[in-house]
Amino acid sequence: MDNKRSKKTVRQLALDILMKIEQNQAYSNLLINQELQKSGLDERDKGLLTTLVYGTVQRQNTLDYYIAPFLKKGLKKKDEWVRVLLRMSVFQFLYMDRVPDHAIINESVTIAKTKGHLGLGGLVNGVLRSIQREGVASIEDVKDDGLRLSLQFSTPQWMIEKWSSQYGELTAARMAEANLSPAPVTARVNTLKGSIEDAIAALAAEGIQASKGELSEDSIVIEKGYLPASESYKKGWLTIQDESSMLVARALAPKPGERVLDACAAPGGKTTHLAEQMKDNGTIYALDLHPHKIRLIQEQAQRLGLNCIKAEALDARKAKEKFESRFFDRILLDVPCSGYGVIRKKPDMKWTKNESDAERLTFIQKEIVQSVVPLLKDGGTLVYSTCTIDQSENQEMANWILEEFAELGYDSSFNEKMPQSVSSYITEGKAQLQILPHYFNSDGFFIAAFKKIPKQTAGGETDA
Ligand SMILES: C[S@@+](CC[C@H](N)C(=O)[O-])C[C@H]1O[C@@H](n2cnc3c(N)ncnc32)[C@H](O)[C@@H]1O
Repeated sequence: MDNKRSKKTVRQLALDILMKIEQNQAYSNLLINQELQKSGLDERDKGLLTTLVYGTVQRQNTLDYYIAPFLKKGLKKKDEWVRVLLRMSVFQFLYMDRVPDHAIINESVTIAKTKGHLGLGGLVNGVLRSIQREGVASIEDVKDDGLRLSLQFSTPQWMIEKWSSQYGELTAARMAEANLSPAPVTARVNTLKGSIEDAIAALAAEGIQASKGELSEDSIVIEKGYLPASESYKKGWLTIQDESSMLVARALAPKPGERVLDACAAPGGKTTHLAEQMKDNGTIYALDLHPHKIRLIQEQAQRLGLNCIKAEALDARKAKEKFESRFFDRILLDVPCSGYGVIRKKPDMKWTKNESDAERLTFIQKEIVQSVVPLLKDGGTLVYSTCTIDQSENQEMANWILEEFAELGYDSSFNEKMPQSVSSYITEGKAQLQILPHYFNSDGFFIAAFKKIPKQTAGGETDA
């Protein structure tokens, strides 16, 4: 462990990360992963750091509601970190049974004195001791239904009201509740290197416990151990990916030798899955708007030993200027979206997203679809997917695609390609699947699959 770093306690480290998240410097999941990798902390402290950061961000509005009555005087801008420290302390009081209150108070006061001054130490001490003595306000007494649900499930009021209007209040509450539980770590086995059983055995030899996933046929669930540091991971046996996200490549079902477009590809989770399905035989054109993200796709391909991927920085809305019409056998549109299906892994999104995001994104999504549909061969498959649960970006978009393009119909083989366990979530008569976060303890995901209908020739025959 490096000396400078070893001087910081887990709670000081957690506060530093929380401040960076607060200042919008990075996503919580990326920051924690970076910090865990270089921290030199043991397994127990890594777990504590993760719980402190995720928990405090997850419950932000609820914690602020509890703290507000005790923090009557506002804080100076430069002392905003005190609010974050108080949030983290109250989170431990209320949601972490095993930490004694006096230990929480002592360490928080020490941090306040060291980072600030004696006066701030006194303020933190006063607030925490008052909360300890008097308890926090009851949420059940909040009259407004939206506000009460928002505080109960630590989700912005506009978000829970939007979900309630789309799915009903009960489902909205269940989704918000699911977002508060820790996400399992799941990974996809690179079946070009070996079987699921081989991968589980190789991980076991490294002290990592894993079992077969339930939703996707090539997935495993990590039960104990840190996968990214393992040899099995470095050697390209595995890719960290959510189980519901693995269903996307399955819906597209590319075959060896085909030409595939992955129009919004970075960081390459699905591109590499497609390549594995194609047995690394054929060509996948992997585009992304952002040049710096192309490297991420290439790194993953290299780690996994895949050579059939051509990654290139290009705005998918300009794809039709680059490729001839009917060039591709299959097209994947894993479009930029509001991401409400992955809140559990990126809880800071709850406090940075706003109501107009989804609407703004549907314009881009439509432009991307319009640009690539002409590039699909007759008889070819197009899959549209998002990691959101917002209906305007999902079902409404899929319906719009069908109305806008007479040459597209729903892929009638979609149900067969999906695992039996999701069949009740596929919309009847439509190749549309919406997975909500509480169904399978996975990310929320939407997948819709279309087929380009072969053109009729003069004699009534198809010319595909
Ligand atoms: C949902 S993510 C894709 C995730 C990826 N398919 C995977 O599985 O790893 C959407 C991606 O679209 C990219 N993007 C946004 N606008 C784009 C555009 N106009 N053309 C191409 N890519 C775009 C973003 O940079 C982002 O990497």
